[in-house]
Amino acid sequence: MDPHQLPHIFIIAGPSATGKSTVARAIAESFGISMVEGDDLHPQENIDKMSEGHPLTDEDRWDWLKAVASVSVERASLPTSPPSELCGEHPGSPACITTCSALKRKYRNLLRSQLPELETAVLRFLFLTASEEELLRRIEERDNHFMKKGMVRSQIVTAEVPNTSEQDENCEDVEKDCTVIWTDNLSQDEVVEQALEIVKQLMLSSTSNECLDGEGAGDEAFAEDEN
Ligand SMILES: Nc1ncnc2c1ncn2[C@@H]1O[C@H](COP(=O)(O)OP(=O)(O)O)[C@@H](O)[C@H]1O
Ligand SMILES: O=C(O)[C@H](O)[C@@H](O)[C@H](O)[C@H](O)COP(=O)(O)O
Repeated sequence: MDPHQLPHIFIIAGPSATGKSTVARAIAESFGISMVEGDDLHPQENIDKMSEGHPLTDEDRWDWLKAVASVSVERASLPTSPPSELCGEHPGSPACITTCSALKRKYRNLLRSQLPELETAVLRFLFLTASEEELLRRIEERDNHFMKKGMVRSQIVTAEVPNTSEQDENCEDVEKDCTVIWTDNLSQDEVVEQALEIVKQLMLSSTSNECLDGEGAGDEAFAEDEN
């Protein structure tokens, strides 16, 4: 199958308050593609736990990540009509934008491993990050959200910012399907602008899933270390 016709799943990842929902909404609206809000897929126990100021464990996140993957695959398979600026000469390629913190590499590996077959969809991560100070500032300004400022530290400590360095291309930990944006010194609009361009370029240039690394993502590997 022409890779341009494959469903594309873009996961907007990163710690709480880095701007995932803001960016995802803007991309979904601009390009007319579906959005999956990962927070909506947490079981109530996870929401309660975070609301009470307790970080989630690997175990808490396991089924949630699977749900995020399965809903995203489902949604990205629905026929949509992204505008030609997104598809170039390959109209009809369906896509979805998903927000999901996917803080650790093994969580991203789990998401990669959950695609039914690697040849049937293209998965890319856009990992947003910012300093602890900036996240505290944003969380304090945001109303009506279960994540309070006491959770920022654990989010920062847990986050493994993907290594995307081309110089490290042969290193085991390089995640070639990730792009990282440090958002500290960028306005919301500037981040959205960069994200729109990244998604557009990825849609236009997708060739294969050979960079996807689902290795070590099985239940056993996942369960090995807790936080
Ligand atoms: N680049 C940015 N600069 C300043 N504030 C931002 C930026 N991106 C998002 N925000 C603000 O930070 C808060 C958290 O953004 P949100 O999109 O809810 O983050 P997340 O979905 O990652 O938790 C919101 O109030 C949003 O308006
Ligand atoms: O893995 C986690 O610890 C959680 O997923 C956590 O990251 C949370 O779900 C969101 O990040 C909070 O919601 P916002 O991202 O919307 O702040």
